Amino acid sequence: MPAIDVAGEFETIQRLLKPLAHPEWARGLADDVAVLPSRPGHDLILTKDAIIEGVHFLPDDPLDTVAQKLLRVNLSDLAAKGAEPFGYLLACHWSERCGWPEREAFVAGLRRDQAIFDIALLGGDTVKTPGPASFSATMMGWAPSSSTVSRGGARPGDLVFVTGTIGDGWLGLQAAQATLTLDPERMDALETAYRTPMPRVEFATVVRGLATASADVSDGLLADARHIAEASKVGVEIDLEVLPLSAAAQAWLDSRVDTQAALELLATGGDDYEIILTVPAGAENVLRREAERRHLRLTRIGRVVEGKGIAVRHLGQAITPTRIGWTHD
Ligand SMILES: Nc1ncnc2c1ncn2[C@@H]1O[C@H](COP(=O)(O)OP(=O)(O)O)[C@@H](O)[C@H]1O
Ligand SMILES: Cc1ncc(C[n+]2csc(CCOP(=O)(O)OP(=O)(O)O)c2C)c(N)n1
Ligand SMILES: [Mg+2]
Ligand SMILES: [Mg+2]
Ligand SMILES: [Mg+2]
Repeated sequence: MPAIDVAGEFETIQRLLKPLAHPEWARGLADDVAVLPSRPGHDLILTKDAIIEGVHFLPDDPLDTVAQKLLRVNLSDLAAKGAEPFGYLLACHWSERCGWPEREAFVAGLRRDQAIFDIALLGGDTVKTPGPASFSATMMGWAPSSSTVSRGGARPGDLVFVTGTIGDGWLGLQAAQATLTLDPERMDALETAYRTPMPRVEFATVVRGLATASADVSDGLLADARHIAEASKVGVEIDLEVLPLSAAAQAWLDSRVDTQAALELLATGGDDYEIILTVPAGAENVLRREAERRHLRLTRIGRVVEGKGIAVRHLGQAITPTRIGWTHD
């Protein structure tokens, strides 16, 4: 086949995207819809997140990792609800900079993550925009009927846990912008966390079996903890000194004079794509065992109490953070 450099709508769909499509349900990306058979005994779980150049990724980020980040932020929402992903709808709003090679790179990123997470493309939309590039995905998954955890089930006495580490995405943005300097290995680790966060897909079944409430951490640990507190009509206490940090984040923290202020920044920076969950105190041991089996770090960061909103502490002292996370104004 001759090389092609026309970055048109139909060339993009038929030459680049069609090879990624689900073999039956996507109808070859040549029909008006995708058609999915229902799955008896399961609920269909859907989520949608968009990512925008200049807001969620940097204008010079490679498009393969932009595609991966798009899928991963969506996979993260499904994982936090205990659902197992199978496919997605994709909207591409290409900017002027998205020529054929850039589109090929984007599709290479999609292909990579489709293989890692065992998902397929089901359909979508392809348009050109005079503005910054943006993309969105509607991610779909299955969960056994009526098993899906909400933000609203936390009860006083429950314990609060978080997977993985917190603050790497926020530090990684600064590493990518060169407004932060650490040794090269740490800079790399942080930039990777920013560009290709790892959604905790393998933890979905654990969340489903044990969590009373859960959410993924996108806006900031404190902001997402508050979402759980509000939905559950309880108070959530968080201890900043136990915040789980990567080696790179710990190195950054060690370089700061004001530890408390630095921990606040890490707990409110967002872009973590970890899972915050609450479980009854009696389930702690089982939860820890399940995390260990998956080689997944899991940290107890607080507890659920009677009351309202979040209470943040550092070394036992109550503190009032100036902000709790990211919002789109
Ligand atoms: N434009 C919209 N139309 C319908 N529902 C929306 C819209 N924007 C957000 N939502 C819903 O609001 C809730 C919170 O959204 P969001 O904060 O983006 O969640 P998350 O952090 O899980 O991605 C979700 O149920 C989401 O589906
Ligand atoms: C260039 C750039 N600036 C800032 C950020 C930080 N940031 C942007 S949006 C956001 C919150 C998460 O995105 P959102 O659209 O709120 O996702 P959702 O909560 O819906 O999953 C964060 C931490 C970033 N990722 N990239
Ligand atoms: Mg969202
Ligand atoms: Mg989200
Ligand atoms: Mg948000």
